[in-house]
Amino acid sequence: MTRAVLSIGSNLGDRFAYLQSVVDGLRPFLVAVSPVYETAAWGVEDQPDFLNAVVVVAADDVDEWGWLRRGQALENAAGRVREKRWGPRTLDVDVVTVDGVTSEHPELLLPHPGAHERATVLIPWLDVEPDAVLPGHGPVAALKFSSEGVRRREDLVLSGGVNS
Ligand SMILES: Nc1ncnc2c1ncn2[C@@H]1O[C@H](COP(=O)(O)OP(=O)(O)OP(=O)(O)O)[C@@H](O)[C@H]1O
Ligand SMILES: Nc1nc2c(c(=O)[nH]1)N=C(CO)CN2
Repeated sequence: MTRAVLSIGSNLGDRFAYLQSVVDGLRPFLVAVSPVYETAAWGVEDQPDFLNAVVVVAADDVDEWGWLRRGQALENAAGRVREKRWGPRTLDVDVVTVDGVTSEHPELLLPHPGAHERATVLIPWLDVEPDAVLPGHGPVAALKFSSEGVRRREDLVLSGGVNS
């Protein structure tokens, strides 16, 4: 059984529908789905706010590359156009961790190298896994990060999620 933590985000078009498309596309594998957050863009700040959430999935027969490919297929289905790094996108699916796996392959860095400092990943992850551990960084609850610009959207609940 491999278990993966995925960070999902959207800041173009029907943002919530794109996040829901990930939950729908991964339904057989769902372990947990976090609340949705409205988040100010980091990296390239001059772009629309994102919606972000975290999805935990598990399967017997999907390895880390399988999770990456499934995420990319969902990005493609959302009509994602690959433009500039950290730029606006209909859907982004990042593999944050896969249990027991580290990777230095540039197409699949694990754990994801930015995860430890991104409130947009860590806050929703803690919602669904308060005891989460990020390999190389320790317990997520002990990490120092700013939650400025990250606001829970109580009105948006992913179906299949923890609150539904
Ligand atoms: N853990 C990972 N999850 C998803 N993609 C990864 C991972 N590690 C490396 N990649 C590679 O990153 C590329 C996608 O980069 P993308 O344009 O989505 O980056 P970004 O989302 O703008 O920035 P960041 O990766 O810092 O969030 C893909 O080619 C993919 O193979
Ligand atoms: N708030 C927020 N900002 C971002 C995000 C994201 O998911 N949320 N993703 C990016 C590209 O990976 C760039 N900036």
